Amino acid sequence: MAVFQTMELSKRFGDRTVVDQVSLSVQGGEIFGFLGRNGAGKSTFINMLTGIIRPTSGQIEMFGQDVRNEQWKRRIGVLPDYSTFYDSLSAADHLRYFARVKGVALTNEECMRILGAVELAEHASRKAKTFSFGMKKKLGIAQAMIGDPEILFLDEPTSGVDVESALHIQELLRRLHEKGKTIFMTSHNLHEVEKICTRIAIMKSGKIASLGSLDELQAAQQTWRQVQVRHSAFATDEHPALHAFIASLGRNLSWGDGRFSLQVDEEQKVAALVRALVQERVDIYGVNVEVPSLEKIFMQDADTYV
Ligand SMILES: Nc1ncnc2c1ncn2[C@@H]1O[C@H](COP(=O)(O)OP(=O)(O)OP(=O)(O)O)[C@@H](O)[C@H]1O
Repeated sequence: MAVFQTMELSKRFGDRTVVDQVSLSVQGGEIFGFLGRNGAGKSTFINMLTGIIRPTSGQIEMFGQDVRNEQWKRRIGVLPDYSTFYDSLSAADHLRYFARVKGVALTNEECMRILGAVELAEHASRKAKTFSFGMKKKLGIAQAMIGDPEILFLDEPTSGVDVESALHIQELLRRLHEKGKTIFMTSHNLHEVEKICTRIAIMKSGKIASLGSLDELQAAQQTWRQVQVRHSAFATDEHPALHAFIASLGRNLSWGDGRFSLQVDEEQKVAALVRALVQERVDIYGVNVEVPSLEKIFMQDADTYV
């Protein structure tokens, strides 16, 4: 079931269209990675979904209902692109305060459990003014978890935190996902998105340039991929047609001892290559296909709409 759905959602600031007729549906249980260069419109899109700003046009359905019915607000948790904390309140005070604003009960036990999940339990009584940037980020994630929401909207949950903390946050997101939570997050860390996200959208100039699982995005790429095959020995002169066929599939073919490599421009050619070898009774010991990384896809798709 779709947790939320947008239909031709747009936002204009003055005469500038920042989100341009985006239709997107996110299903329960996804960790959805929302990517794009600075200024692509990611935060604006999240801010419309979470009710921080109003769309210029289009529709949003949250949990199958039009967003004008505000019941859904307690069912979501939000880490906005910037969080404001009060210098004189402690971490635990902040969670109690945010729980009151959200209108949900928060026991001391639950408060400490949430702070523990973001590694802030031992700093529960410390005032926010003494917190580092990374600690404030974790406090922001903690406040998003108040009320055990079904979906978390996290705008750059790991930006500005050290490597160890980022890994811890990724682990936390994985655990929340395992418990059935849906996560919609933006990130500039493509390696992180590659590791944890089940589906990815790449936004460019207010539109979605690519959408799919990492496998789907990789399969859709027209870039060359490197194929290496290890095989049993076969004499070139006995299999001239096979040699010619392999050469016709791609470029930069090179033969080694019991192996060859070449570059092909689509996955189907790898399948054709393997089929041809099997038909000629050549044993295959290994096939390695280097698919394009998310970074490569991002660099290509981020240029799709200029
Ligand atoms: N309140 C506003 N008024 C005018 N322009 C705005 C406003 N909010 C955002 N913008 C502009 O809209 C564009 C998209 O901004 P947005 O913050 O959505 O991008 P983003 O993809 O989240 O970027 P980043 O990765 O840098 O966070 C930017 O050019 C930004 O300056």
